[in-house]
Amino acid sequence: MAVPPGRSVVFVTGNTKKLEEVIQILGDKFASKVVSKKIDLPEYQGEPDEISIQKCKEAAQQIDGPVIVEDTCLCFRALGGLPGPYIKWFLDKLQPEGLYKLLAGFDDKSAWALCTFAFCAGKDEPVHLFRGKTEGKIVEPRGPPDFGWDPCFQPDGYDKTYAEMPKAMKNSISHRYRALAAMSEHFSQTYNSSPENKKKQED
Ligand SMILES: O=P(O)(O)OP(=O)(O)OP(=O)(O)OC[C@H]1O[C@@H](n2cnc3c(O)ncnc32)[C@H](O)[C@@H]1O
Ligand SMILES: [Mg+2]
Repeated sequence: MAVPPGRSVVFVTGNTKKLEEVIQILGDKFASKVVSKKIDLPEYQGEPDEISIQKCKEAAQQIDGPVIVEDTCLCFRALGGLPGPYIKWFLDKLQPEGLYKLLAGFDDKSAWALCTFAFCAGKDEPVHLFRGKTEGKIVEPRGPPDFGWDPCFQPDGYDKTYAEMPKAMKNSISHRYRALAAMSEHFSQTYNSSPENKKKQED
């Protein structure tokens, strides 16, 4: 991933599994450009974009430098997009089995996973958002309960839940993969097209 030159960027998350996936998806590019810091940021309320902006600003305050944060929503169409950003608490109390049962009274089991990465260059700088979405449906849990709601989310076009898939398969279609692709694309365009970098590439 091409990231801003200068100070290394700090990826702030309290979630080890998220961090593992980001490293798997970005590989060496991550290790060389980004460091991570385990801080439990507040769980803000509101629309996903607004939550990511607030989360990123708080992280930039705490780190006092360039930061990346990520927020993940799981949205049930029959419930108007809820639990959405509140999925963490629903998952905590209900487990994947209870999430599945939430939709018992609805024919529409469709859902989407939304991942938003937010980047901010410093505490008084604007926040940039990069989103990735994967459509699927909520099913009776299948597969190892290693990461969050993975056992009850089956992406469209697959007969396996995220939990049943090999990691490499999840990481090639996931909400997180798509958001990271959008962020990498932005940074490579912004920083690789500067006259200084163009010159470097030509040399
Ligand atoms: O510190 P942060 O980065 O906020 O980490 P978090 O665990 O609080 O994460 P979120 O606020 O984004 O809440 C998302 C919830 O969804 C879970 N989750 C996130 N990504 C997931 C994925 O790809 N598969 C399954 N569960 C996931 C995660 O464990 C949380 O319970
Ligand atoms: Mg959180």
